Amino acid sequence: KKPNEPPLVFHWFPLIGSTITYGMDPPRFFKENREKYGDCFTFILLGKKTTVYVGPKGNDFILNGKIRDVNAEEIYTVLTTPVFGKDVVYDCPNSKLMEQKKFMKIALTTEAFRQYVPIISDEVTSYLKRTADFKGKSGIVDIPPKMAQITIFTASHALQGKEIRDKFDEKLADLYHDLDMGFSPINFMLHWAPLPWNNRRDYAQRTVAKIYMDTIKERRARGETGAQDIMWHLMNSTYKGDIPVPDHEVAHMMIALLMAGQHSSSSTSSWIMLRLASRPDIMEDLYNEQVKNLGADLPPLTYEDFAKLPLHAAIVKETLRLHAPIHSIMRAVKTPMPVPGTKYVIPTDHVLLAAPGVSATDESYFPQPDLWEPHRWEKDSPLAPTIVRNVQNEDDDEKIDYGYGLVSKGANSPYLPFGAGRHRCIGEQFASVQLQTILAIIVRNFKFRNVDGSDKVIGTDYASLFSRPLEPAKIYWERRE
Ligand code: HEM
Ligand SMILES: N#Cc1ccc(COc2ccc(/C=C/c3ccc(C(F)(F)[C@](O)(Cn4cnnn4)c4ccc(F)cc4F)nc3)cc2)cc1
Repeated sequence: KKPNEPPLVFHWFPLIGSTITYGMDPPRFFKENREKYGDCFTFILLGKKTTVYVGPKGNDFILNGKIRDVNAEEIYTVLTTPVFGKDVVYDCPNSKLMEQKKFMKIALTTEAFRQYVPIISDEVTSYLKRTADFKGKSGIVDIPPKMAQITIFTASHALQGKEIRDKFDEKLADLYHDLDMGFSPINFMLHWAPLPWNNRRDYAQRTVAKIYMDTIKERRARGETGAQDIMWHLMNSTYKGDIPVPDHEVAHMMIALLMAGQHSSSSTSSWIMLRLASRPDIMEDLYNEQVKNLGADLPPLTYEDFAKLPLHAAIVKETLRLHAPIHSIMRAVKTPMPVPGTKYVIPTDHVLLAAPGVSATDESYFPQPDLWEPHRWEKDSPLAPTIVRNVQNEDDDEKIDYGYGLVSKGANSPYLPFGAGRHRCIGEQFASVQLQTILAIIVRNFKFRNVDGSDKVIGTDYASLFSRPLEPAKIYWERRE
């Protein structure tokens, strides 16, 4: 290894390097090598020198990297552009992505969330009524496929509008599945390969995009201004210089948002249900929180209700602390990058990898880090996160605007499930509303526990792009009378 580069993780084979050990269990790989080499080390991922830098300093170094030093689109475009379509997200200059994120955020307002809560509540309630798996008084159900169904209906109806949601009952679901098959880490390398699933992905992308563009034309013909959903906002946005967003870009952004929302929310909501089954006491606390703060008759949920349900919010926070859907955030290095406080200079043939989940399970920030304990987020809880007030944290509450709204300047927080900096998530608030609404409705209807009555939780499948529970993941449910 060269004197001013981070230590290289030992490996037997040149191309494979540490791909298999990393790919099988990234968090374990990060932890083991952090103990051996410290917070900053390099490993070989499919022939590519990949430099990991974990901990709050690493999160800041990579996620707040300057645009001339780090680049996201070079890494992600091979994976996302065949699925989303051209000219959007990572298939355009970063300045254009910043404008696209501004358009998307305009639609994700409190006013919109007020409409989304009853839409999501009704979708969940009617799904529970019609699905065969929740018939009768009690039973055993494999939960991830059910949560995938619930999230696609709630996200498509709220985010994409009624027309799109209703198309999911017929052919859109199958097309979505083919699109989804292209969204796998293997395609980081084999995106070009004429593999059967890549051909189905391409056909699905063109067909789904056409469904959106036909919907756009119908709405324009009708002069539709009703639902202030995302599609309406994108159709009526203009880039700098008053350039309207072309229809194909609206369609492709809609696909991107559908994929983002679906994978992150279905994984997170599955983990929430599996964790509740391992802690029936918490599920009772949630039910009691609703009865106490909303009234024993449990009126229909409104957006304002969630301000009175702190434990429901803590469930989402604690689940994302242990089960962040995106375990690795990657950037290409464009100019040699000196690592502050070390003699390392990261060369341009390296890829940077941030893993915010490592500090979220670090005992120096979270006492008993591997314990799923939502009450830890209440103030003066003995398990509360120890806020490390070291010097550079002082500018933490400073904000910066990359073109789509203010984001916190400091990325040296130990808890960043939504990323940080210019590429930070714009779906956090929508995801919170969606997840807490799904949670509140499920809590009203059922009690969960593990099939064997234990407090165990199933392992994680890291083979897909978003970490998610291994399947099948069965739980025992009984209907609350
Ligand atoms: C639990 C739910 C979610 C989690 C944990 C999550 C996580 C993340 C993370 C970690 C990033 C940063 C990626 C990077 O820096 O490379 C990100 C970016 C983003 N997310 Fe999310 N996300 C969630 C839900 C959503 C939803 C619902 C939407 C859309 C409605 C969405 C849209 C986006 C967009 C547009 C970006 C920006 C990508 C960029 O600027 O490069 N996300 N998300
Ligand atoms: N052999 C082997 C072998 C080797 C390695 C491995 C495992 O290696 C890795 C390495 C990296 C990664 C990265 C995850 C990653 C990054 C970007 C995106 C994204 F861009 F897609 C997203 O951020 C997603 N998103 C955002 N918010 N919600 N969703 C997004 C942005 C905007 C947008 F509009 C739509 C979007 F949906 N998605 C996922 C995953 C696995 C397994 C096996």
